[in-house]
Amino acid sequence: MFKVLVSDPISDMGIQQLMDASDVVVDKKTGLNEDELVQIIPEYDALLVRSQTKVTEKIMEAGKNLKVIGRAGVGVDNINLEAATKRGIVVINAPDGNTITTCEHAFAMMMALARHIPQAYAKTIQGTWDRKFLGVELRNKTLGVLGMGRIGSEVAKRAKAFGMDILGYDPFLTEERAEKLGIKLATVDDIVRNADFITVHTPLTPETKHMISRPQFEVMKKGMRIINCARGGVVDEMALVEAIDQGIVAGAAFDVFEKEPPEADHPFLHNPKIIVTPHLGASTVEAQENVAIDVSEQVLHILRNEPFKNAVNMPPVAPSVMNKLQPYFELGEKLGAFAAQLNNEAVQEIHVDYAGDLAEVDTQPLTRYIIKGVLSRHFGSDVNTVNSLHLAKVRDVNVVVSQASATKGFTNLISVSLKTQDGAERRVAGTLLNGYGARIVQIDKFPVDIAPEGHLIFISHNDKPGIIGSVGTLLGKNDVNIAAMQVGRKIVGGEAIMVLTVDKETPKEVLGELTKLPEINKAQQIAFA
Ligand SMILES: NC(=O)c1ccc[n+]([C@@H]2O[C@H](COP(=O)([O-])OP(=O)(O)OC[C@H]3O[C@@H](n4cnc5c(N)ncnc54)[C@H](O)[C@@H]3O)[C@@H](O)[C@H]2O)c1
Ligand SMILES: O=C(O)CC[C@@H](O)C(=O)O
Repeated sequence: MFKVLVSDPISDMGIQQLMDASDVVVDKKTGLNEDELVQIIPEYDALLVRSQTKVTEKIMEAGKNLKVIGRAGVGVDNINLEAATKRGIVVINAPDGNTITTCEHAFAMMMALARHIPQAYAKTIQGTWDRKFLGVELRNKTLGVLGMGRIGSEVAKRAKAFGMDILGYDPFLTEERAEKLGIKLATVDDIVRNADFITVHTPLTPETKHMISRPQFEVMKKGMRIINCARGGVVDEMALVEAIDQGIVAGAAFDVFEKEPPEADHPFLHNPKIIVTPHLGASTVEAQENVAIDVSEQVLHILRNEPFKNAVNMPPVAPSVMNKLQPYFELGEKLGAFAAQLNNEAVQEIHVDYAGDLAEVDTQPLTRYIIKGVLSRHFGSDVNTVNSLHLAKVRDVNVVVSQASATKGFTNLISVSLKTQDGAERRVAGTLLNGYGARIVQIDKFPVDIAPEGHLIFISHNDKPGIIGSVGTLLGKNDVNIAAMQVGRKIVGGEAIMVLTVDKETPKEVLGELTKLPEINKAQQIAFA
């Protein structure tokens, strides 16, 4: 049974599928501080949060069973991603579910700003009939959109309907896409100099932090207005207050703050030209349901070891590519495990070669499985597909991937070679055979045909008559039953290998006795989990 902890208020309707799942128990415990979470987290397999819970390294350290952290929303700045990756915890978000809602909030803020709605409302309900609030139209105004991703693009579409001219900047915005959206591709400088309204829709990164600050405010049009429903810190708060005081900025609308919640004496809370909301961008019934449904679905997939999407600490993979790769995951992991068990020395380089059907797809997800297989020998369950590449890197294991080498007649072929620090190289290759499933088809230079399952004994020996008999007799005497056997050699009387599939683990002493038989050079156990 999987245990899921929901530590922020998340839509019940959205997490219904988790609550209905027969293999999942959901506990809702909101408002806990770090120490309280550290106390209870060890029993949970998954943690679901919005933005309130700060998922720190300390919490993950304590979360020994934690496999996934689901963020019901877009921004994952409340989750220590590096710590999660290090521990092999998948972090997923729900990137699409609140796009429209947040766009509408930004638009509502822009309109409220243009027409002083919050200020007028406050006066009116205090009993003052103040008709001095003079607004501006949006029509024919220039809107600068910084960050033309999901939300920025939706804002631009709506602004067009309001008759605004739109300047957009995003490092990934092409002329072609700008044209399609009916906006003008601009630079940040164009935007700050020419916009009547600026709205920011970027994540907070070292590059975007204070991307609007004193130098930008200094060149802005007098009377411009600015909106931030993205992340606190994209606009420099103190520089904004100064620009308002200098009469450069006529008004600002902020949903997000550099520190949330802001202190009671934060200047935004006492400036009549600044309107604020408490990070409500994503707070609609629809968005909260959407993000909770999306995240619950993926959490279930991860817990059940099924393919999933929206991982933040793993690169995205198109579903079509994932469908193609998925049948190879088990084979890949087993090839890695096989190669690792053939080696006794520390691995310095893992070379993976993909050929045939696999030569033209992005095989990175599959590589993660192979590296997991290799590293599992030493890291056990601490390694998974999230952290396998990271672990290889921090352990100075060079991972080299090549594609499109010879298929040797197979429609697909994965070869895994391990170079060890003594200069030795061991190679295992496998394929998925139509109707037969996964097969190991090559070990070092020897062709074989082995199902990578259960317990194997790998023997290297000299090709002499009688060896098979002596091995069979010794194993029989020790109650080790042989289910299948493969021998491989390149030349008669030369180096040879024997791979036996046996019914159970072979005791170490028996392997020792095998190596003492004449002409046997080595006997190793290979097991698949
Ligand atoms: N207020 C809220 O409640 C709320 C709700 C949802 C999302 N958000 C925030 O809104 C922001 C946008 O969300 P989204 O879903 O549109 O994300 P997105 O990833 O679709 O878009 C972000 C865009 O910013 C662009 N970008 C990155 N660096 C940039 C730079 N230096 N200059 C210009 N553009 C840059 C990216 O290329 C990307 O296209 C995020 O910060 C997200 O966390 C806030
Ligand atoms: O959970 C929230 O309400 C915040 C959502 C928003 O900031 C996001 O990044 O998705």
